[in-house]
Order: sequence, then C-alpha cells, then structure tokens
Amino acid sequence: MQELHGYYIEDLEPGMSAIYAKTVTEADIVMFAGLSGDTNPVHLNQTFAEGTMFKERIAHGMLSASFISTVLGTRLPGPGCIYLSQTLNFKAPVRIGDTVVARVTVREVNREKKRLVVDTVCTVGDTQVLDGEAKLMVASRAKLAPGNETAAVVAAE
Ligand SMILES: C/C=C/C(=O)SCCNC(=O)CCNC(=O)[C@H](O)C(C)(C)COP(=O)(O)OP(=O)(O)OC[C@H]1O[C@@H](n2cnc3c(N)ncnc32)[C@H](O)[C@@H]1OP(=O)(O)O
Repeated sequence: MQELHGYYIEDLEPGMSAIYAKTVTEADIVMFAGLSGDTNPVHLNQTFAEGTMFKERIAHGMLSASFISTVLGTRLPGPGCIYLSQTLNFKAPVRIGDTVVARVTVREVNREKKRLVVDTVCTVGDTQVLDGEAKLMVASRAKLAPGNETAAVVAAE
C-alpha cells in the first residue's frame, strides 16, 4: 500500500478483512439527522420511539451503513477506491451507546476488470445488525505512470 493510496487490485486476495468500530452516541444520531435531513421520529423523539417495537430511539440504518464506507474508503481497499454498488439488510436495531463493528471481507477479485466484490457486515456484540455486499473499482498498479502512484485514483477505463 502507498502512503496516500489504498491497496491496488494486484494486492488484493479473497479473505482479506478490515474493520472500523464506533460507539453510536445521541450526538451522532442528531448530527446524522441534520446532515441527511432524515428527521424520522424513531431516531429523534423519545416519546414516539417508546411507542414502537424497539421501545427507545434507534440509529438511522444508513448511519451504520456509513461505517462500511469508512472501512472501504480508508482501510480496505482504502483511499482512491470507487464505490459501485452496495446491498443492505438491516437485521437488528442499533441503540444509543451500542458499539458497531463494521467488517469488510474480500470475496472476489477481478484483476482484468479491476473490480472487487466484498462482504459487508456490521455487528453489535454477537448480533449481526446489518449485512450486504459491495462492489468497487480499484486502481491497477500496472496502469499507473511511473512517479504518479500517489496521485492516481483509478486509471481511465
Ligand atoms: C427510513 C429509515 C429508517 C431507519 O433507518 S430505521 C433503522 C434501521 N432499521 C432497523 O434498525 C431494523 C432492524 N431490523 C430488525 O430489527 C428486524 O429485522 C425486525 C425486528 C424489523 C424484524 O425481525 P424479525 O422479527 O426477525 O422479522 P420477522 O418478521 O419475524 O421475519 C420475517 C422474515 O423476514 C426476514 N427478515 C427480517 N428482517 C429482515 C431484513 N432486515 N432483511 C432481510 N430479511 C429480513 C426474516 O429472516 C424472516 O425470514 P424467514 O421467514 O424466511 O425466516
């Protein structure tokens, strides 16, 4: 891995894995509501939330999903990768104070097409709260001009 660049497609193998862990605070939920505009009362209104099946406020599903993007964009494959698609199943709620562990595991590497398929899972303790699959475009070292390794994002297709 280069200092400013994530893994190149040639460096990736099935089974490689990376995580990001974050304890979700009330402030995170309020800030996410503000930046996304999603003010659903299941996230923000305690009285409303007490009347739901969850009995308390829960985090936005997309907040947990954003931790997957964190792993992808900063760790595996890392800086410079391009998100192509993501499936998401929200399987259990994330509550204020829960520590979400987002894990990305490489499933398929297509070096010719510079495509990567990864399994994406978020857990709280032993409970899977989210799972899915992501596809990414990852730069090839072979396509880089000499001396341009750190600046290149993904060589033109
Ligand atoms: C607009 C944005 C709003 C938000 O962001 S809200 C926050 C994000 N969402 C959540 O936090 C919801 C988390 N999910 C859950 O808590 C659970 O999910 C539910 C309580 C909603 C349902 O769970 P269960 O009681 O197991 O569901 P069942 O009705 O008994 O299951 C019926 C079938 O549906 C499958 N299933 C349930 N949830 C999901 C899912 N999220 N994705 C895919 N499949 C699901 C099960 O497995 C089962 O299937 P089979 O009958 O074949 O066994």
